[in-house]
Amino acid sequence: MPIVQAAPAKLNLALHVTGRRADGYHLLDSLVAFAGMGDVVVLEPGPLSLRIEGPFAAGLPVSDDNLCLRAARLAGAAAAIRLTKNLPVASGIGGGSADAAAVLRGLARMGHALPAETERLGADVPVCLASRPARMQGVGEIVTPLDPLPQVPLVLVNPGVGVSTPQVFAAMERRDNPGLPPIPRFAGLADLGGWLAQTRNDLEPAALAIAPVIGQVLDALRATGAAFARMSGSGATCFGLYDSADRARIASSALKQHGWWAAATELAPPLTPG
Ligand SMILES: C[C@@](CO)(OP(=O)(O)O)[C@H](O)COP(=O)(O)OP(=O)(O)OC[C@H]1O[C@@H](n2ccc(N)nc2=O)[C@H](O)[C@@H]1O
Ligand SMILES: Nc1ncnc2c1ncn2[C@@H]1O[C@H](COP(=O)(O)OP(=O)(O)O)[C@@H](O)[C@H]1O
Repeated sequence: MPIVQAAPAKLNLALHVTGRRADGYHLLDSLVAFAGMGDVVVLEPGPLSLRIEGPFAAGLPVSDDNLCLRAARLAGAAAAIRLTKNLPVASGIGGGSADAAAVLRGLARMGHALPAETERLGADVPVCLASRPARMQGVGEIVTPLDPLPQVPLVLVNPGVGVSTPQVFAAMERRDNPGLPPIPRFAGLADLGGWLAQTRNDLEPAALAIAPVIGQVLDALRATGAAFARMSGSGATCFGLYDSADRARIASSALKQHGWWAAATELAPPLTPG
């Protein structure tokens, strides 16, 4: 029986950069959530192999360093992997990390132990393994699960420019910013939006300087009535939070008129195991 694993898009609802380690990696303090959409990974018994299909398959050649294959190798396991690539590549919503985590979860269901130090695959892999709302700290390896977030309607928008994560970190002006304020339990959009307004994505100014179209995406999200809009991760994908699913759907259609990728979804409940 094939094993099907969702690989939901990761969102850095808030992302503070609080320092830099001697090895050049940055210390982060981030409220991470997952969307109700993402890639899909299917595993079947067999020698290690990878097939990629789906809307963004063309942007991701099948190569040995694909994070799905690297994850299986780190787990010391073999499987025939089929990846449906629904998320834009190199876009700040952790597609590669979500795929790697989904492969590791699938392999665990096939009886393979989870490897240690999954952050070696990518800083976002530990939080994507949890795939539930969490505070992410350190360089990504410290993951503290949080209470579920309200299932707020959400639109993801990507203008089609790939942004290099190391380039964005390198372009930052300040690396010693304050951490997140205390994270309360959120009842709905109003208090989540209120809390987010006190926080930042410290990578946004650097990403905007590299890809000014991100500023147009944020303006366009706000023009469609988003109660809150921000860039995720190192960009270029931005998200908007809406007070109704209808408003999110209408906004998504309008944003596609710019020639951008857009998807209406919601903040997802935690993945159910199995
Ligand atoms: C910025 C974040 C925030 O969640 O998201 P994305 O934009 O990638 O989605 C992540 O920390 C990215 O995670 P990931 O994409 O897995 O990064 P990695 O492959 O581990 O690292 C790529 C490069 O980013 C820089 N990097 C990454 C993580 C970190 N804490 N400090 C860094 O300085 C390093 O230059 C590193 O070589
Ligand atoms: N399965 C995968 N999906 C996406 N990107 C992958 C994958 N495997 C390797 N990569 C590489 O990882 C890099 C980061 O991609 P991704 O995780 O989508 O972006 P981000 O880290 O900005 O959220 C890309 O440049 C891509 O070439």
